[in-house]
Amino acid sequence: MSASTSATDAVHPRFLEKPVVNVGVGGLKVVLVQLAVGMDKHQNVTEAVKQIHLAKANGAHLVALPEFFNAPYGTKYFAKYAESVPDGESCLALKRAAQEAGVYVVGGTMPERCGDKLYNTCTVWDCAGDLVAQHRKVHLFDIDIPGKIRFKESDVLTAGDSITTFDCYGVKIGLGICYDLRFFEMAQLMAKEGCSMLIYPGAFNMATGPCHWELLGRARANDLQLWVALVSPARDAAADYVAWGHSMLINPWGAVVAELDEKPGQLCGTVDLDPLEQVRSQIPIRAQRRTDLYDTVSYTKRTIILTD
Ligand SMILES: O=C(O)CCC(=O)C(=O)O
Repeated sequence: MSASTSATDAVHPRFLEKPVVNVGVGGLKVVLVQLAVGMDKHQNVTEAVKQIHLAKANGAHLVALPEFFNAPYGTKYFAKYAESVPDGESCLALKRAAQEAGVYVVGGTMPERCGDKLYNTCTVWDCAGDLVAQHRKVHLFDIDIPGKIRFKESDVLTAGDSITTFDCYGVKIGLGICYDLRFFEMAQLMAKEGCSMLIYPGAFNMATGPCHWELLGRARANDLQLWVALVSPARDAAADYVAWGHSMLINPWGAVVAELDEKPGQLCGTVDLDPLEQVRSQIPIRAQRRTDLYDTVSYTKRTIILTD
């Protein structure tokens, strides 16, 4: 399945701050791949590579994969599927695909092994196949909703401790991973660094997905007046962890411009900076913040009892 925004034909000159191959005028073409992920790592990686080439054929400048594109989601699987960055099997396949297709690849996430630690890591490859960003999930997914879902990534994973952004044809893009989406402060830091778009490979579930996935994506887009892309694996009802799906692209007005259902597919959209500049000038909240008020230190009055 493929959903498409009203795409114009090429990339706007503003995107051409860096020398670029094969890019014209009009907008950054992004393709979000809602990948079917199974138990076989090699098959998952092979399918991802196939989808990257298909995305290129669909006009992509940037292709994004979902959280855990090469492994099933579950704490019991992470160690078995983990590999080192940047020279593990999955990284090498992404590097090669980015280079051969000539596209930026936001490589969803994979379990990364570094020394005796495991991370939930997103790698980004430019169209020459160079690693341009590596983001380790900052907020680990530890929740307990009785009768619905209990998950504790921190049983096996270590949290990352940095904010990650990269430049793609002059568009500054920030990265978050799934549960990171819930934390406004992190998104705000990336916006303050000048991001025009945030990409979240994620895998919300059947309990929180219907309620929060779109809501959080639209909230980040609306509050910070930037583009937001949410990229999920396709739903597999037989998996241990059933993903919600519904990959989507949200514009700086907070509107969903394209969305997939739960099945495997590609979402093709155009990220254009015009609506971003429009909303930022027409609703100028960025210049209207009362930081004088927000930054005021509050304190609690203490009663001092004099005993003698
Ligand atoms: O926040 C949620 O509800 C889901 C988060 C999640 O699935 C994750 O962080 O992997």
